[in-house]
Amino acid sequence: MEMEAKAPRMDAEHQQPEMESDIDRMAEEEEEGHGTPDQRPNDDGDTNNPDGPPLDRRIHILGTGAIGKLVAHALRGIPNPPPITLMFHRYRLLEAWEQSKKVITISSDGYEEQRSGYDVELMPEVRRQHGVTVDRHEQDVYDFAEQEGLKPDQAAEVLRQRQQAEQAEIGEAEANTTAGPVVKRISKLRRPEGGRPGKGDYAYSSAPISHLIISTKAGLTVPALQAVAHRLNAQSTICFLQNGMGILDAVNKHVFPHAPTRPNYIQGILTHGVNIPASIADRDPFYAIHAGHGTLALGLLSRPDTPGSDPSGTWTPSSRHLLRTLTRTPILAATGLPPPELHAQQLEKLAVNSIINPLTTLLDTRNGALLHNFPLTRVLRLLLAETSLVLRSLPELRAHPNTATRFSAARLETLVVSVAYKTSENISSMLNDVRVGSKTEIEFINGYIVRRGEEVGVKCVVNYAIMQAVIAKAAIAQRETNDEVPVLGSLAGQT
Ligand SMILES: CC(C)(CO)C(=O)C(=O)O
Repeated sequence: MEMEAKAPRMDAEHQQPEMESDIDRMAEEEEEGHGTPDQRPNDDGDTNNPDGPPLDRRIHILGTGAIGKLVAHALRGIPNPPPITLMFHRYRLLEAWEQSKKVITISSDGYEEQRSGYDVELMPEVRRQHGVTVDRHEQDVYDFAEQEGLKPDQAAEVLRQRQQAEQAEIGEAEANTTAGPVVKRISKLRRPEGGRPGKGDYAYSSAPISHLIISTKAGLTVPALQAVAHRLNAQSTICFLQNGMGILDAVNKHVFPHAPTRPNYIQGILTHGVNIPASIADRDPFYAIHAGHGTLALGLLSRPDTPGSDPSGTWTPSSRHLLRTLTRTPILAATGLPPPELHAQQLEKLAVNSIINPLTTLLDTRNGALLHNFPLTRVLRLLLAETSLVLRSLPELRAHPNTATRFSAARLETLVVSVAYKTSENISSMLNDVRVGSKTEIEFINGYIVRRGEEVGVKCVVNYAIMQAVIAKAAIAQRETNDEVPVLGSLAGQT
């Protein structure tokens, strides 16, 4: 498909949407005549930034799986909605969007609702070569090695050192800047000709991102953020909406190692059940079923450069805006929580996911099938005995009142059974990943329990075994998918 070159970002606010819901129209009417869409004041009292430039209201959503679609759809449904940019990681998805009605459809309780008015962007392509991250305009490690007469690993080392020097320069420049401005990464490692224009180039952007919601799979978070890290800074806020734990440690280590220039983080815990039926995904990649209504708990994490501070006292305008916007979205049923309570709830969800996700995956069954099956109850109890011991031994929970009861094996079992019951018709996200040949989040779920167990001296052999079984199952499924030979027409030879 040929696409003509356009402005860097397709701004849906300036397009006539082809299909609008009443609420979209209402919101647009409400917005009329109040400045540019990216800067209009909210109707929640969150007006402009008194000390700095006007507040940027745009929310970028990275990860357009089931959760990303639900959140994008919910945000466009509120009065005076913020401008939303969907960030596609593959050109094929951008192409599909261009050829579609440019709507997200959510089906809930048998009713389908389409919402429009989204802007879209294509994620820059980044490659990892000999441990160095290279974006699409940067010089290839192998080209550089050839040019300099070095071995690829030596060339990678030189490039790594240059990248570190650049990052340090940016860090210093940002530290010397007063609130607001973004120091863009103007890489010295760019190819001299700046790269050839390619398919979908018009949809790339290097504009700063004030608010980012990331809903990719846990294991893809680091590479996804590496691709946009240069557009985020200490005034930006990232909201993480993923299953599993340990993701932020990986992000800090690999993407934002320099604490003072790191963006602000909001952690979300989502209990909504959303899925994309395989039969529809091929036909409409912008469709999802909201199968179970849950809640979204949100908490702003304190910055390590202001240790011990109450994060609510140090909120940046972007954190406040993102939190307020998410909490005025009725469908998401979002509430703000203080960080210690948020952490405890995250651990409870981890315990639930550590049972439902691997067992449904290994048995290839819906969540409800785990109920009323005594042999499975035995497996569940073995797993929870270990998990409960680890959670009750965690140093960060020691000061919590009620840790022993809250994280007892019996209480965790009650939680697992109640979630399996409430989401009995759901296909767990892990089973879905295995079915479509994607990597699972097992290392951030049971793997996190095993790692924390090692820290506190508890050997989690049952969790370890179940994790290995899921990895094996995913590998078998992937091999089967790769071995599939597409057959056109009938086996009798007619096409
Ligand atoms: C709660 C549960 C198990 C619902 O399916 C889930 O979070 C998941 O599938 O990842």
